[in-house]
Amino acid sequence: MLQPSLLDLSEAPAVGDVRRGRVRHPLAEGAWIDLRRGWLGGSDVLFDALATTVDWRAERRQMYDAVVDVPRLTRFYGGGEELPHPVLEECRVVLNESYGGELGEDFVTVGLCLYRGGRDSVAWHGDRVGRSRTQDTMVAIVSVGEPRPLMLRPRGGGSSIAVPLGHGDLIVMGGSCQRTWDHCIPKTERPVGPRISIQFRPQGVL
Ligand SMILES: O=C(O)CCC(=O)C(=O)O
Ligand SMILES: [Fe+2]
Repeated sequence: MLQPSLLDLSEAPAVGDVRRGRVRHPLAEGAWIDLRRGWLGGSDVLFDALATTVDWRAERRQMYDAVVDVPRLTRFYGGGEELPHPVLEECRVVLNESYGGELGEDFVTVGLCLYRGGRDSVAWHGDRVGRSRTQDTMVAIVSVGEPRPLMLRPRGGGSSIAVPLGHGDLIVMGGSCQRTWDHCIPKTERPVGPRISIQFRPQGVL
C-alpha cells in the first residue's frame, strides 16, 4: 500500500469543493480572509509544471537612486491570454462559481509569483492599484510548493497575523482587506523550498 504522500506525487492537479472545510476569519475594519486548506490536489505536479514551463520574468525596479532586482520571478496573464496549465482555468471557473455572487463580478486576471527560496519575498503592500484603492474587492490566491507565511497587518497599526500557505491551500482576501490591511511574504534565513503563488483578481484590480 502506497503512502498518501507518494500517491500525491503522481496525482493530476484538480480542485476540490471550495465550501468543504472553508473557514472565514473576519478581520478588523470590514476586511476578512477565507481559508480552504488543500483545495488543489496534485499541487506538487502543478508546481513542477509551472516552474519548468512558464516564461518567468525577472523584473528590475528603480529604488531611489539604484535599479534593483525584484526578489521573485513573475508572470501576469490578462483575461484573454492562454493560461500555462488547464487546471488554472478550472480554478478560475470554480472560484467564480463560489464567489461570483458575493463579489458581483468575475475573477479575470491571473498573476504568478515564484519565490525561489528564503531570499525571495514581497514587501508590505495592499493590492490597491486600480479600483481596489477605493472599493471593496477580492483577491484569491492558490499556493503550490513549500509553505511560506503570508503576513497581514492593519494599515492603521496593530499586530500582524501569519498564515502559512503552500501545497494547494486557497486564501481569499475580501471586503476592505486591500485598502485597510497590508500583506507581505517576508524573507527568511531558514532553508525553505520554492513556492509559487497563483493570484486571481477582477479586471482593473492589481
Ligand atoms: O505570494 C503571495 O501569495 C502574495 C503575492 C502578493 O501579495 C501579490 O502579488 O500582490
Ligand atoms: Fe499582494
